[in-house]
Amino acid sequence: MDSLDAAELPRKAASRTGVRKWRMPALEPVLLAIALVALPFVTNDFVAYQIALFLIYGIATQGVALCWGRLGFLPLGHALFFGLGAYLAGGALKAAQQQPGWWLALPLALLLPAGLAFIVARLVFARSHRSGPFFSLITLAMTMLGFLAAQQWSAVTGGFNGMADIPEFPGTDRYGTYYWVVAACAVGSTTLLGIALRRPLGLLWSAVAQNEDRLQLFGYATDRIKAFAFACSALLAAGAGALFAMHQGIVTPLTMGFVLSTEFVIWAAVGGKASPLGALLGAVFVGYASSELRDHFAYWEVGVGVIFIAVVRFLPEGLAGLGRRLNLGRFDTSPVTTTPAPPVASQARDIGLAFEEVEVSQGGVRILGGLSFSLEGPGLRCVIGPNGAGKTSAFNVMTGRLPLRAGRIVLDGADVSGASAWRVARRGVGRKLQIPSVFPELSVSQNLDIALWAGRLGLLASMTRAPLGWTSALRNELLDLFPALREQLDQRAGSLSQGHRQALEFVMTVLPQPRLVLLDEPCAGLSPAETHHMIEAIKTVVGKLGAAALVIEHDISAVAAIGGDVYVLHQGRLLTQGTLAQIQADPAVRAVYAGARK
Ligand SMILES: Nc1ncnc2c1ncn2[C@@H]1O[C@H](COP(=O)(O)OP(=O)(O)OP(=O)(O)O)[C@@H](O)[C@H]1O
Repeated sequence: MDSLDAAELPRKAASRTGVRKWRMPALEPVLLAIALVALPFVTNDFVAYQIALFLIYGIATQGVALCWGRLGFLPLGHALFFGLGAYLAGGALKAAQQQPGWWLALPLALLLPAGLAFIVARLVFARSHRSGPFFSLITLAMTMLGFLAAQQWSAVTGGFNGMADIPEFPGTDRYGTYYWVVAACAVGSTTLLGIALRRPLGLLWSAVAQNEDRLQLFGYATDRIKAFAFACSALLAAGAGALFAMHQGIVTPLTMGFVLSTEFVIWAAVGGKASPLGALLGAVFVGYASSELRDHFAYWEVGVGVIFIAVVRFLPEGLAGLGRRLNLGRFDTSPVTTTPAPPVASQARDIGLAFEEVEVSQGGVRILGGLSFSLEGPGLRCVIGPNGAGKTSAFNVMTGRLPLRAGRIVLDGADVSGASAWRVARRGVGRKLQIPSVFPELSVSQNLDIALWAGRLGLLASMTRAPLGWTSALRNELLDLFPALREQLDQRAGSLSQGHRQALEFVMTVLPQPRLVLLDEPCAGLSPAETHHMIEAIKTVVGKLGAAALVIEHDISAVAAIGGDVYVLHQGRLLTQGTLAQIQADPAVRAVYAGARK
C-alpha cells in the first residue's frame, strides 16, 4: 500500500478535551460536477458524447481502483461484469419495448453481476486470504469465458454481431441529453465512493491492504470484507455496462473481453488507483487522448504507451497525485458526535484453554511434537523456553496461522482446532505479535478505532459515521497508561519508534476486551525502564479485564516481575510447569534453558 491513507482517509484530530474533528476531502465531487456541467457549453455535443463514453468506462474503472488501490487485490477481468451489465440491461430494455413490465428487471442487470462477484470472491478468499494472484488469474479466466459465451450464445447475445437496437434512456437523446444522465451517474459514483472511503468501512478496506493478518486477529472476517468490496466494484462495472448499452445502442462480445479489462487497469494506474476521482479521470484522459491520437497519428498506440510509462514513472499515485500535491478539496466539517462504544458481542464467561497432544509440521520439519498444557481462570502466566522451542508456533496454531496436523485445541469447552484467526478472535482471544504489527499508513488514532470497533461493528454500522465518534473508558485509561501515544494520535503508526509501536499494539490488543490475551515478547526491544512500565501496564490491564494472559518472555527478571505460573517449552513439547522458583530449581530446565538478564 502506498502512503496515501493517513492523509486521505478521514483524519481525526482527537484533542485532550475529547473533541473530534475530521478533515473531509469532499470538494472533489463538487469540482467534478462543475467541470461536467461546463463541458458541453465550452465544447460541443460531439465532444460531450465522446466524453460520456469515457465517463462510463471511468465508472467501471473506479470499481477496479477500489479493489486494487484500496484493498490491494487486482481484478483482471472486470469487463465480465461490465459486459454482463450491458447485455442484461440491453435485453431488459429491448423486452420492455414490447412489455413495459420488463423495466422492473433492470435492477437485476446490476444485482446479478454483483452477486456473481460476491460468490466468486467468497469462494476464493475463504479458502486462503493470501490468494490475491490466484484471484487475479481467476477473474482473467472468467472474462475470457464470458467473451466466449457472448460469442457463442448468439440466440441471446446476437453472437459476433452483438445485441443491436437497444433503445435510448427514456426521454433522452443518446447524442445530446443522455450526456447529463451519464454525468450525473459519474458524479454520483464519485460522491458515494468518497463517502464510503471516509466511513469505517473505508478505513477497514485500507487496513485490509496494509495488514490483513492484524485485522483477522481482531476478529474481522477479511474474506467477507474483500468479497463485499469486490461486489461493490462489480456493481459499479455493471452499472457502467448498463449505461454503455443505452449510450451505444449495441453490445458486442468485446464489452466482455480481456482487452477492455486491461484497459480498466491501465486507466486506474494512470488516473490514480487509490482515488475514485483519479480513476474516473484516468479513463477520460487516456480514452479521449487515445481517440484524438488515433485520428491524427498512425502510431497512436505508441503515444498512449509513452503516456502510461511517464505517468507510472513520474506520478506513482497517478494523476490524482497531482491533485493531492495541490491539496485540492480539503475542508473541515463539524466534529463527529462522540458516543460511548456499544459493548463487545457476548463472549464465553469461563476462561479455559487446553492443548491436547498438538502436532504441527511444516515442510517436513516438526515444529510442535505433541504439545499438551492447560490453563483455567484469569491471571497472568508466562511461557518460556530456548529459541526454537515452539512458543510462537503454539500461539500460531491456536490463531489459525499454522495448520494443525494432529491433536486438539479446546477453548472455553469448544474445539477450535484449525479455526481461522478471526473465528478464534471472536471467541475473546486477543493476540499481540512478536514483531509489533500495526496499520503503518494509518494514524495512531485510526489504529485505535479499528481495535475499538472489533467485536462491536456490524456491516450497517460500518457504513455510518457514528463509530468514528465512539469513545470508551478503557481507551482513555490505556492512553493514560501510555501518554506518548496520546501525544502522537495524528502520527502515522509506521513512523512510531519501536517502543511506541509495542505500546500501540498492546493497547490495540486489549481494547476489544479479550478474555484470553496472548502476548508474544511484549518487552522485546524496550529499555529496562520501558520494560518495567510495560509489565506494570500488562498487570494492570489484564487484572482490570479479569482476563487470562499468556506472555512469551525470554528475560527471567521480566518473568519474575510478571508473576504467575510458568510453562517451559522445549522441542515443541511442554517440559514442565510451575512457579518460577520450582522451574528454576528443576534440573531438566536448567539443562535446556538459560535465561538472560536485560
Ligand atoms: N512456518 C514455518 N515453517 C517452517 N518452520 C517453522 C515455521 N514456523 C516455525 N518454524 C520452526 O519451528 C521452530 C519453532 O519456532 P518458534 O518461532 O515457534 O520458536 P520460539 O520458541 O518462539 O523461538 P523464539 O524464542 O526464537 O521466538 C523453529 O525451528 C522455527 O524455525
